Amino acid sequence: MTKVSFYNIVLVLCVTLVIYISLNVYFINYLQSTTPLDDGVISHNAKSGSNRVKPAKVVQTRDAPSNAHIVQSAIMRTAGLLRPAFRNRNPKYVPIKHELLACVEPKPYNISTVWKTANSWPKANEVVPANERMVGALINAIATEPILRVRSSQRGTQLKLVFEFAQSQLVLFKPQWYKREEVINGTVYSGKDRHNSEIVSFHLAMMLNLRSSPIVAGRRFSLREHLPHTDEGLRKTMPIINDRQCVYGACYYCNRDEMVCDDPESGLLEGAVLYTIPGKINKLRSPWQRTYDSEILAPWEKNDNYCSVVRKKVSLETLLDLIDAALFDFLIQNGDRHHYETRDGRLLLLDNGKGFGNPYVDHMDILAPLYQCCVIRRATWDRLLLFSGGALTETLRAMNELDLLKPLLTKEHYDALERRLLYVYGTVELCKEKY
Ligand SMILES: Nc1ncnc2c1ncn2[C@@H]1O[C@H](COP(=O)(O)OP(=O)(O)OP(=O)(O)O)[C@@H](O)[C@H]1O
Ligand SMILES: [Mn+2]
Repeated sequence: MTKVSFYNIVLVLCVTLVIYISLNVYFINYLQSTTPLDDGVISHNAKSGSNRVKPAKVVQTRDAPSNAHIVQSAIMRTAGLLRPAFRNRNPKYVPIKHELLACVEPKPYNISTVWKTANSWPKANEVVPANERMVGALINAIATEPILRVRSSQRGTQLKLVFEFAQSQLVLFKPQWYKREEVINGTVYSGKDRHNSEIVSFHLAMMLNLRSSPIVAGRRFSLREHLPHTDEGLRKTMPIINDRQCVYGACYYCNRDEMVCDDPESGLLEGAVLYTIPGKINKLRSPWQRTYDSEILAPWEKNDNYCSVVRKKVSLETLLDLIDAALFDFLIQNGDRHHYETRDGRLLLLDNGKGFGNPYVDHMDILAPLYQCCVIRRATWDRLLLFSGGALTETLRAMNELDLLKPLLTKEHYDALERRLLYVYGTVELCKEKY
């Protein structure tokens, strides 16, 4: 090699390095130029009215030895400045909406085949095949089929009942604890399961083509009438209080001071019926698990490069599954996915009861897997883009209206979903800028 060409190569390398460093400095400055207002309550002053993300209380990461709060502010700022493509309706959602409605619309079923058919659907983590119209038949079956036996579930920590239907089919029943308009304050994981969250989550997951949530339908049933079919263990936990039949069940958190009771007018107890996903399910600790202690930070809250730690431990497929789950959890605001469960190595969206607790708050750190890793499945991203500009609310509401327990959500929760969708768009746009 001649001396001249050697110096040329060194020169090119130096120039590349200087450009690389400048871009990084620019990006860090850009992130730091976004500042939260009023104690973490962010209002977005975008240029035009239609470009505004309606203010909500935003809970940002606690003071931590990481840049999380800076990144979260940048996400909110980007969400306030998104291009019209993210704010207008994409007409392509219309046929998808019609197909989804055709799938979940309750339909007649044949009791001698309905469970067998549904149990043949799951493939890895896909509980339902795409465009499977018979889902509506299964929904109708779990919402109306006579309940032959009732007992308390030993699984998980909260009160759940197990119903047995004809042909020995078992399903889980998560009872109603809260009224639709009740707002849960406190930490991101506060409160008990919301039965409506389980139903809405199933619909939302179907919309995002994440067909890995159990099939869920709303139902009301009479505790009193089913007493003769209730097992002894459960019956011991069923006092009558002020003429109402109540139940507190037998589980880790079950106790006499916290029970659900039938409605004094109808005499019925409301809840969500979850169809049992057949096959072996594995439970694993989530890499983004919280410490459930305000004094102690989890590893992911301390390290901006946490994704590289996770990347060494899980496959890319699992990481992408976890990111799908994170943006799904962010939309519903479930901050309690302490474990993730898999079927044939792929993630299931099980336990979605901690969503829709507070429509006025957005816990930004639920998005940590997305903004720390800056990767997302193409299919998920395309699907999210389909539901821009209010199509998410329109489609989800239409699906929710097909459920027996309609309305499932207040308007405030739909508004919150739209706002959070913009934050998800904002995160991905920011990632695109970054890389
Ligand atoms: N539809 C379903 N099909 C199959 N298994 C299920 C289904 N729903 C729940 N399970 C199993 O039961 C367990 C408990 O359910 P779930 O997590 O909803 O209860 P939980 O009381 O909220 O538990 P935790 O307190 O651990 O969060 C789950 O971990 C899962 O293994
Ligand atoms: Mn739970």
